[in-house]
Amino acid sequence: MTAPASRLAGGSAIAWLVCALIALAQYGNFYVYDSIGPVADLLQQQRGFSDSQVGLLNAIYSLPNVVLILLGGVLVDRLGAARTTLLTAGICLVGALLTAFSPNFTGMAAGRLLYGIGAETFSIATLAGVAQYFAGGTVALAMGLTLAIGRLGSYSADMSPTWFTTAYASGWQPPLVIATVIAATSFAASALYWWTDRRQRGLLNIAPVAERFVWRDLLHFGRAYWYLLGLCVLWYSVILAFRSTFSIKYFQHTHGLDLAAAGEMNSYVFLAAVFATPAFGWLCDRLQRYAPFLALGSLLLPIALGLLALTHTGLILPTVLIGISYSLVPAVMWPLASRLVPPARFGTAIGLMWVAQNAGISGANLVAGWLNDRAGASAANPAGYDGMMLFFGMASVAGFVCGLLLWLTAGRRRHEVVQATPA
Ligand SMILES: C[C@H](NC(=O)[C@@H](N)CCCCN)C(=O)O
Repeated sequence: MTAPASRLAGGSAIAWLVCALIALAQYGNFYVYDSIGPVADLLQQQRGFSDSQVGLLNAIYSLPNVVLILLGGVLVDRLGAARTTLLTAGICLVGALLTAFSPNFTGMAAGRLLYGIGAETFSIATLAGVAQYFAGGTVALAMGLTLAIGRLGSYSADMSPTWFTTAYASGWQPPLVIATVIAATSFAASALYWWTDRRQRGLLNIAPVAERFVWRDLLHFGRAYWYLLGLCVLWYSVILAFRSTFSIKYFQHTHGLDLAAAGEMNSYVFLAAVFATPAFGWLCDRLQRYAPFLALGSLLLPIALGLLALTHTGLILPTVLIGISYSLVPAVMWPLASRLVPPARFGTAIGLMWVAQNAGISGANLVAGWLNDRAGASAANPAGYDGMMLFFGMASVAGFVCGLLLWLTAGRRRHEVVQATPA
């Protein structure tokens, strides 16, 4: 990492100010990521986009990161967290502008591509930024809190059809213009964070210390790390392709909800995560147990999908289960990663996980869109969504198996309390 963290963490008022600015920047970033789902139906009706095209608008976010996120991690190490946050927030803003104002699908896709290039490196930079200012006891809480405010951004995107009825009534474009304004707020918060960080470093006379990236070390992680990576890929692929791309449409077409009601139902998952993510993080820190909670969180996802696809229990129970899973897994995954790999290789470990994760998310969006198109999924043919649900169900079961193997491999209390020991 780039900073002598203990010195930066010294001023706790500054640390919390940095945490608040990073959280605000994340809010905007997550809002833009989730701004496609609510306009998916409008894009189909008004611009004639197919499900594959809608899926591509989110898949293309992840596609470049299959390679670029490793470079992103190196960039964070070399440029520093604050500078990288500012740079990538700027790229995201340009991407959001392009998405909202492009006259055709290609332009919109180019906007989402650019946004994706910026956003993933932005996420690593913000994690690194929080880690620098909260080295020691409260890092999990601080990470949980910034993630929670990010989830509030996702929640707001899902609620936007209810909050901005006039914008949605005017078509697909005004909601995306709103997303662009929110991306500009994220950029402003990133600029303030960068300025605060620069001033702080000036006062303490700290220069960033870049760490050398060693290609040879890339694959040298213990077995538990690879199970964690498998779970990360499978769980995020399902939850993001379902929740951020297809679930609103799925609720509309298979449960007869209108757009606002479907968005609202989807938003409860994010709302739960706002409160539950830091709470679960705090709980796991107190109990010093991580892997069992991770296995439990990953089990709830296939159960919820099964309830949705195979029963008539309605949407409430599956939404509650997905909400718990969506809060529990990220709250535990990143602190557990920091316990399974040495601190000096944490950035590489996350970069590698996100390379595979982005490939998975991208693939899941494309496969789900293709399955829906092939089966002619629509309001008139809700059974056309069966293939997508089966695909998501199987992938989430495989994710749970990874969670279970992780628990068996490195889930013993003695593994989890020893910080930064290779598995
Ligand atoms: C912190 C974590 N983020 C990721 O895993 C990103 N690589 C992908 C998230 C895309 C949606 N913002 C998370 O959000 O839990």
